Amino acid sequence: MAPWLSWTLMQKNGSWLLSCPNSFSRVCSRWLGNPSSAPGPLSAFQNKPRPLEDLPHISLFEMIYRIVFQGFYNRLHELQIYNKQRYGPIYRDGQKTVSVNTPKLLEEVLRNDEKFPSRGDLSVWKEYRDMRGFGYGPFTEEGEKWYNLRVTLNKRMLHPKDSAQYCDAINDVVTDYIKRIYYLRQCSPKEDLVFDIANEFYRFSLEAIASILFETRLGCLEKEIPVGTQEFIQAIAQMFQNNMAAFMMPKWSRSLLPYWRNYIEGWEGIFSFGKQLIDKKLEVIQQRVDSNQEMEGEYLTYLLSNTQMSTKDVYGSITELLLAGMDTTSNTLTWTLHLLSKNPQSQARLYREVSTLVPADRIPSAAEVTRMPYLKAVIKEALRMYPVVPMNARIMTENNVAIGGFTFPKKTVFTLCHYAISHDKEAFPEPFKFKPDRWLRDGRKRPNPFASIPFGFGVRGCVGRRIAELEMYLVLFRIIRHFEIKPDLTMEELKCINRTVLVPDQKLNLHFVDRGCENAA
Ligand code: HEM
Repeated sequence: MAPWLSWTLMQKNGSWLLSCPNSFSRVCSRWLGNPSSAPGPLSAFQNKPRPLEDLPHISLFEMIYRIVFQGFYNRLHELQIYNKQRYGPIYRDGQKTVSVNTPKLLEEVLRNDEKFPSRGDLSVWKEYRDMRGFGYGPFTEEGEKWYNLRVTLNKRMLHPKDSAQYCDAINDVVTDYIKRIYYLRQCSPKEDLVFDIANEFYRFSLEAIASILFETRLGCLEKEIPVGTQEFIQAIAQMFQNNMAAFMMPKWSRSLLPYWRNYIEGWEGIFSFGKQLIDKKLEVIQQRVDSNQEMEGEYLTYLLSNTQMSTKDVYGSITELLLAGMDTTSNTLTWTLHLLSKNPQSQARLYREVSTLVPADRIPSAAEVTRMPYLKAVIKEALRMYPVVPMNARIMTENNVAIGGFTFPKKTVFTLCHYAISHDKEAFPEPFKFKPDRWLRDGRKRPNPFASIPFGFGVRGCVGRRIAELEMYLVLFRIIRHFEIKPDLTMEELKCINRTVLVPDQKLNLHFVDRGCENAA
């Protein structure tokens, strides 16, 4: 999912980079080194809108210099912080693109969300489907059609009680995951190291989301992944590898260079796998209808049998939900274990919570994990420090909009700098420190609700939020109950890079020291 968001932004930035006639215009240095004097949410003492010329402006030349020559290319999240210090809380970085980087301004933008909020055009994601006659999903659809789609998809997904229905399915996957961790440890020289945990979480996330969406297991956690599943995983990788080129390169280059063929082949593999599973389910449903049997099942059965959605739209939506549910949860879990391995006191506190609130021989229920304040605080803090979607966007298509005392014409693109915002010193003192306690409701002052919104906001916010949270709580609970997580001291310091989602810059290995709870479920 996150790749889409960032690519939308890259595309926007890319297009103005190519087209902005004033790109070489002045670099506004009025606020250099003095962000406090920069324009910001100062509307309180502003009676009249401020002229847009007052906004700091980053030139094309400077953007290229930072990204290419200063190496911010894969550290765009750090560039947000750099630009905040240099230009202040709101600045223009294109003719129609405006970046905001404080909780207050973010709130102003999002409170102006229109009835059908838009993040921008994703036509490249639609082309394969147009060629093959598949529908769009919640990510690619826009306007009223998007709205109607969300009304359907939100049911059975958006509310915590909806996601609780999937608890048993997720717990089955978690059980297999814990078995796999035991197996992987055995394979390491000292029998407690797991190599490349991000890859293991990727398998877990794919297995979990597929078990909900397709109501079937894919075998990602088996020793040998089944051939069809392996091909599907490769197709996803192939599509993402060529995604950037597909967005950035001019159309005429598609027949000359291999990226477009590879990109389309990737989509082909993704859709043919999904279609096969959906068609199989359709057959089962048809048989049940023919023999007047009750319809039982989970998400796919609901979409296919209880809604007005056409099969072609089901193909489109299920594929998007599947793609959205993998990198996001897997990377968040990777960062969470990394942070816990480096913060043994927090880990010990989490262990106390998980080992006291549910008897050791019992697998926790959705209701139990969602009542665990520290478990939830740990995930929230990991998402604050590593918001898996580090930037997002909104385009107000209908009306002009007033933000930070300026009035922007309609169709202005707002870049929401979530990484800079969730590292705002005022909102989160010591922002680079892992402090889950910030999130506890124990009488302390609560953080500004807009300072960390990793799942987005409003009606266009993440549809999979409750499922993602449940998956992460259930698997983290079981991991911590079974193992003490310790860092691999032979590794260099782990840094974060922006590969459209925030990922570690190297493979993360971790020690899983068995806590020896013999009867632990
Ligand atoms: C840690 C896990 C996840 C994070 C941090 C995350 C984050 C996000 C964010 C920031 C957005 C954009 C919201 C906005 O523009 O306001 C989004 C949208 C979306 N997410 Fe997630 N997500 C996660 C997991 C999932 C899962 C598991 C699914 C599928 C079950 C999913 C499906 C979607 C879809 C379909 C959209 C597009 C919604 C729309 O445009 O209407 N996400 N997500």
